[in-house]
Amino acid sequence: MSKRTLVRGGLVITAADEVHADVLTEDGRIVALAANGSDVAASWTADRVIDATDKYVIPGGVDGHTHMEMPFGGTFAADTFETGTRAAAWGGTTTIVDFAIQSPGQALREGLDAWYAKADGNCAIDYGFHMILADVNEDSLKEMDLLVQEGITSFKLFMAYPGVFYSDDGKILRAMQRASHNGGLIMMHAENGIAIDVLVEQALAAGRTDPRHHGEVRKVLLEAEATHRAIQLARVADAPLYVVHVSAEEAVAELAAARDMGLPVFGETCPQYLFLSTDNLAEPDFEGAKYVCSTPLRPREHQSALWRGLRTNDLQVVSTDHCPFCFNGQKEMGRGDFSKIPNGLPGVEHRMDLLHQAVVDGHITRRRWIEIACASPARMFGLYPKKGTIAPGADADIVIYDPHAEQTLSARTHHMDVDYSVYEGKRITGQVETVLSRGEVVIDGRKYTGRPGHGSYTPRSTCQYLT
Ligand SMILES: NC(=O)NCCC(=O)O
Ligand SMILES: [Zn+2]
Ligand SMILES: [Zn+2]
Repeated sequence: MSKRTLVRGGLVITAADEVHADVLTEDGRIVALAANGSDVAASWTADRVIDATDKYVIPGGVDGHTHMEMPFGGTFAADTFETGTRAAAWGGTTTIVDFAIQSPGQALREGLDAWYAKADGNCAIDYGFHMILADVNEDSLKEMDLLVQEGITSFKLFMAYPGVFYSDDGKILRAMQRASHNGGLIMMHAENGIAIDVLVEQALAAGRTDPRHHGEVRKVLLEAEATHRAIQLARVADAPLYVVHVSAEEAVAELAAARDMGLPVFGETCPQYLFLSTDNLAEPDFEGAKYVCSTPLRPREHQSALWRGLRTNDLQVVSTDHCPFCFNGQKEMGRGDFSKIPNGLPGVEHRMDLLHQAVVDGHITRRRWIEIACASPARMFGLYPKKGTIAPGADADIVIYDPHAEQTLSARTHHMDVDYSVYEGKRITGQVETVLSRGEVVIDGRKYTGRPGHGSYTPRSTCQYLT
């Protein structure tokens, strides 16, 4: 028996359009749109009609950068695939692309299979994987080709974290050369980790151990330098490049210069760089540890360059880099030594709301909101138009969003499995009301109705900005 749901009376917003339309879904797909009040729309029948009058009807969010259960700094990111994808659904995100990890000495296959097993049967929403390359060698280079064919079409490399995930320039060049042949997209953590480690050592030796020093040693110049170097290596390899978690004005300038030359270079930023700053890292009594992530939070002056980059399309995507560690027991590991604070912030639940607040504040338009949070990540990671839009044939991943609701973000009310919020007390205009994931209602008028295992693994095609 086929199951039809009708979303009636809302303003449908995609990256391309805003139209007052009714949306008909059947068996998990969108089958038709018709003008609200038209004879066609009036003739539709459905098992369930959702009234979206005075609401926005938007595509489910696509978060292209999460780390559920990630092992890092001697501990694990606090959200499992179960808790993290449920929190994502609460916040109107219906697809995540998480990072499977190759440990040094391990085959890519081994790492990837471990991540398939972690996620399988546990996710509330759909998911895909990027692969972290921590050991570039002849075998792992060959394996990249197989992974691209399997739907793992993007590979993260690190210029940071020596001894953990770090690759030197030769390894990076080899991986880029391989990607230029197999169609993969290299995602780069662009910070000069070798220089940063010298500054970490010097800071600790001088007794500068507080969380704020994490931001001070991870210098803007070392993000900009690494971004520049990554771009030059990608040019030499004739490969596309996607720079993750861009935080500094000078790094945006490197991306903009490359794009002005017509190079296939892309950039992502995250809400924490748009809304938080080094003021948070400097909070007293070790509270600053809550804001330790890499790249680090920057002085507030960098934010206008990030917003500008998002408007001018020098930055294409906003992802969360969701990588939560509890304050108690996890962030606390770095009391007396900031370098031992596990790096990462919680955020998967709040991206759509924070970017709607950016619409309210006049930083971006409504369509750009949907572009940077839904359509553009779907295109970047080979999921479009199945994900990221509202159109016949697309998955029925739909959010009914109330643009007038008022909410206050807090650890007391969020659904991420972490004991603090980096946005504690922040007021937001707008709230997710109802969420459909492939036609299933997973949030129903602010009640969770989803289940672990509804979410499916979603193989991806190659980056659609290159074809
Ligand atoms: N970003 C961060 O601080 N933690 C997660 C790992 C990474 O993305 O580098
Ligand atoms: Zn990173
Ligand atoms: Zn990350």
